[in-house]
Amino acid sequence: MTALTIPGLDQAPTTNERLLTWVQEVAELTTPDRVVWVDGSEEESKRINAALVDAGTFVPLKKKPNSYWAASDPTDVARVEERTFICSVDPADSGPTNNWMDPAEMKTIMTELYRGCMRGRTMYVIPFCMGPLSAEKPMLGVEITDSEYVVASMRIMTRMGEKALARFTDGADFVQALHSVGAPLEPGQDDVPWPCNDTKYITHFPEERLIWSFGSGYGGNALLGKKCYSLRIASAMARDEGWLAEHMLILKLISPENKVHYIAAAFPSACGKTNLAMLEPTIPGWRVETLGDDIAWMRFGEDGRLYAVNPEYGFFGVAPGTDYHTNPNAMRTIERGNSIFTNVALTDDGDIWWEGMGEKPEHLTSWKKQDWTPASTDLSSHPNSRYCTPMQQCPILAPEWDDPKGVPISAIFFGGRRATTVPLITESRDWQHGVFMGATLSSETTAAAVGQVGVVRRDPMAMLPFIGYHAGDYFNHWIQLGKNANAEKLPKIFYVNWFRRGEDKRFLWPGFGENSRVLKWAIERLEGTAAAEETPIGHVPTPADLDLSNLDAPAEDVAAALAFDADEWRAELPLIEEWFAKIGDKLPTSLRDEFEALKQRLG
Ligand SMILES: Nc1nc2c(ncn2[C@@H]2O[C@H](COP(=O)(O)OP(=O)(O)OP(=O)(O)O)[C@@H](O)[C@H]2O)c(=O)[nH]1
Ligand SMILES: O=C([O-])CC(=O)C(=O)O
Ligand SMILES: [Mn+2]
Repeated sequence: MTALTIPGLDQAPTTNERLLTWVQEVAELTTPDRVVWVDGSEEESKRINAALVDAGTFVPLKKKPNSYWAASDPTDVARVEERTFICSVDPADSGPTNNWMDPAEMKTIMTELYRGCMRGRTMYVIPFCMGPLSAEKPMLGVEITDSEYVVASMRIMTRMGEKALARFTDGADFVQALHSVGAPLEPGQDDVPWPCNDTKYITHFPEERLIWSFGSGYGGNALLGKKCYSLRIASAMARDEGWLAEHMLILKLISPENKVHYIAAAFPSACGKTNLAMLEPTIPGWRVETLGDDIAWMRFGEDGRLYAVNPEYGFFGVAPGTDYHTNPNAMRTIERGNSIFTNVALTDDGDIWWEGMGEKPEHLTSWKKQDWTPASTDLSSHPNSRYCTPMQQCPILAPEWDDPKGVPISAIFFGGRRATTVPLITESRDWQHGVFMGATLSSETTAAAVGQVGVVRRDPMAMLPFIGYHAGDYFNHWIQLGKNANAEKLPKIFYVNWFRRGEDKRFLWPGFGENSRVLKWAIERLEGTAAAEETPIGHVPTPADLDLSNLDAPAEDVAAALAFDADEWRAELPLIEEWFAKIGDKLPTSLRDEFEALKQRLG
């Protein structure tokens, strides 16, 4: 069969030459049975969802409108960092924290994997836009995929279809993102509910702004607008163009006096971004509105301030632990329907359930599609199970969420999951010190990536798996942006840790809505109205400096959560040394200086 006879290929609703040529090439290589140009309409969405139900990928939920339960192949549940590559021309541009392969060599390998890989399937062409469609220079992309699950998810997570294609002028530039589950069907062969391949590649060619993904259907590996484009490729663009693409939530904090501050916060995967972004303050009079829960693109405005835009259109949130007590706004968002739930449990009456959502039902179908009862020793839901839901359903969405100008950031939080050492909050002395805090950020690994959970590793700016170039160059980029900016107008940087534990492993700080007390202190520091103690690691509040009124937590625990412990920090020094040695020659001298100064202060 030649490409020209593939039904649908000639139905292109565009005259963009680069797009037409690329689609033709991919169709010839992957030989799908048909090509569909995705328009993003309601009618198309119904058709895709119905096909997913037919295939057994989706089970419609009786208790939530237009919502579906999906269970993945049990081997395809998270990002695969070992199989993720930055194929820059020069290996030195990929650096010590990424996997690298020569781009030509990688293309040879993957071209053979892609050859005929869409046989028996439909090839979908999804035009999409990351960030507001009304942007002067919209950030366009096209994902080609053979997965209906990806089409349905991209519809929630991105501005896609006709409305995005309308911004593809003839010469418009866009990121090419090719995805296949890598499971061709022979004539007469039955499909499985979650096609995927044991061989997986999540590959980026930063110079060409190109993404090739093969073998996985899981979110972070397959929804290529998210981590692949908006972080790995966009971080390389941002380096070249003088802005920042970061793994950060964006929230709006409103004081009782109606003063507004915007805060961006970077925590590693499954370390609390979505929860903080949607927080319900426990302190009277304070309010939070949400702008984004995972990614922030930040550029300097004409007034010299740093403005953040969320490139996404939906939330792809960790399900376990989410309920009306911890994150009521996420619950209200998914209650409105139009959502996909992957690898959670299914209740007998057609609803979803996961660990942390109140009382255990008497019977469930687990994410492994097995009977589950409270007596079961297995978890009902995978720890990295996810809900995928439209942002616009969030009841506390900030009205300016779609403004292409973005919002001016007053404070940046870096945070990790550390059982010891790192206090609840520490304020940096200045930008360079804040960048040092970010560059040495550490966190225990979570189920969001395949691999061992609970191991402390350095996760700079919560970007370890997402920096699309050399980490040393990335640190330098952060330092330089600060140097070139008006220091008065730069956001103030803080280091937070909601996850410090007591001897019996209990969390010392109640977290969630109570984190509003920490936000309030940070804002008062900006305004010069809150006190702090100067310590070798930065400015740390004492319990008296925080608003703890009506806090239901033992005073000793709060004190322990806030404590600076010099011995624990001395134990941290060799780990930072080792990390900086790994970065090598490209480590900015200013960060080396910060490290030496910290050592001095710790004695
Ligand atoms: N103890 C404690 N747990 C928290 C807090 N905030 C979030 N968590 C838990 O941390 C886990 C991950 O939280 P999320 O907010 O989904 O994390 P995320 O950073 O958005 O994760 P990704 O979507 O993977 O990037 C969930 O199980 C939460 O219940 C907190 O303040 N304290
Ligand atoms: O990308 C994903 O699969 C989910 C996510 O937000 C993360 O891991 O940070
Ligand atoms: Mn994330």
